[in-house]
Amino acid sequence: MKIRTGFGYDVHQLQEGLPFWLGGIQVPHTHGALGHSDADVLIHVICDALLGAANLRDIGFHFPDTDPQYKGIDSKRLLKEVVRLLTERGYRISNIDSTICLEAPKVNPHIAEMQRVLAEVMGIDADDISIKATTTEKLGFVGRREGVAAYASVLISK
Ligand SMILES: Nc1ccn([C@@H]2O[C@H](COP(=O)(O)O)[C@@H](O)[C@H]2O)c(=O)n1
Ligand SMILES: C[C@@]1(CO)OP(=O)(O)OP(=O)(O)OC[C@H]1O
Repeated sequence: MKIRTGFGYDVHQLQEGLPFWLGGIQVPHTHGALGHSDADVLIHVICDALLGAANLRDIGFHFPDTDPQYKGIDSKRLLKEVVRLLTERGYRISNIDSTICLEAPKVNPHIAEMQRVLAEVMGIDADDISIKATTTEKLGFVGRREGVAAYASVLISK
């Protein structure tokens, strides 16, 4: 059996009045993430970690932010395509671990729903998707509430 790991990191700016898409759901908040797509930073790091594990470049390579077809796109559609790319190469996802860096709001109340939605998109068990969150103790761009960052690591096998 071939086992490979992958890692993803991404940042999006937060702006007042935008919808806040995170982990495939809309999180109620005064601010939302800015991007070419719906700017779902958690999905983007999962995509990058999966692509990295399969050595398939990164999200911007497959879905360029200069391409109008991805303007405002639901990142769940990008994740579905990434999973398809891995599946057609014979890979299955063993597990995903992730951390969202966000000063506010609290994401803990929303994690079960994110796991449910992402599991459905990827066709895996919710139990194989770990989502954690941390503030940065008011330090840096996350601490100043200017942005949201996320990290993910994955294990895939075939
Ligand atoms: N946006 C966030 C940030 C944190 N949490 C949860 O709160 C715990 C404490 O956060 P610290 O940054 O003070 O370590 C953290 O472990 C998370 O469980 C959250 O839900 N949403
Ligand atoms: C997802 C894509 C594509 O719409 O755009 P953004 O939402 O700007 O996200 P980012 O993580 O900066 O880069 C990947 C992009 O190509």
